[in-house]
Amino acid sequence: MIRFEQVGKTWRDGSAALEAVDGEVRRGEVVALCGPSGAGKSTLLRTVNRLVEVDRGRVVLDGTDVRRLRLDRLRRRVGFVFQSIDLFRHLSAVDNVALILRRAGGLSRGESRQRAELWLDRVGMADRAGSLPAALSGGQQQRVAIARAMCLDPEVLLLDEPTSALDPELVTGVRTLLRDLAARGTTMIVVTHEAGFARGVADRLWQVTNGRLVADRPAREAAA
Ligand SMILES: Nc1ncnc2c1ncn2[C@@H]1O[C@H](COP(=O)(O)OP(=O)(O)OP(=O)(O)O)[C@@H](O)[C@H]1O
Repeated sequence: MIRFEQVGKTWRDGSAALEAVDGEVRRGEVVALCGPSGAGKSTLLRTVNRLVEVDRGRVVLDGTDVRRLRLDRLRRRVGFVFQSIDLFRHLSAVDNVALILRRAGGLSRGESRQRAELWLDRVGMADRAGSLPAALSGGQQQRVAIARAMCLDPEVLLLDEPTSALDPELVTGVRTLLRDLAARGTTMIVVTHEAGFARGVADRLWQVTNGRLVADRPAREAAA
């Protein structure tokens, strides 16, 4: 599904963020990127939807180099959830999702609202559809953000520390949601500092250190 082939990235100041990363994420698989701060995890994640452009090697999505795909099409196939929850502050939960559907085209206002409601239901937020982000907890906001990233039915979901802004008691809800999405076959790459979270949602753990992928192992084998 996603293949990293000798992926390298050097910043303008000459520092290398990624060095010869090779790896493959199969369809329906959840891979957690683990490793120390500054190791290159977010950079690697962002090469998939081209928020970061690689300067060596390539990233292949379903057989096609991502640079050969039109950016809007690529971003529709690859959903992205940021660490800092970035909902539109002046829009209710349901409108946050409906706006993305409307922008994508093809749906009437009523249809996009209906589909948005369906997604809020899937993430357990149906009863808060009319709430503004400020009236929601961090975990609830993150669930709306995940609904927003999922509503165009992307083949792949990228998540950059989806739980780092959350209180520990809210992490479980997001973990359960991601497990549900995984069970439905969504391919995911998730950057996380939390080993327990990684083991809880991922099939495989990739250890990133100094811009290199130094280990790739089944999550169930990871030490508790
Ligand atoms: N746009 C940029 N320009 C220059 N350097 C950058 C840029 N983005 C990231 N870096 C640097 O690249 C390195 C890798 O950063 P990255 O964010 O990928 O690490 P990370 O493993 O995700 O870290 P963390 O766990 O702290 O989020 C870091 O040294 C960082 O300072």
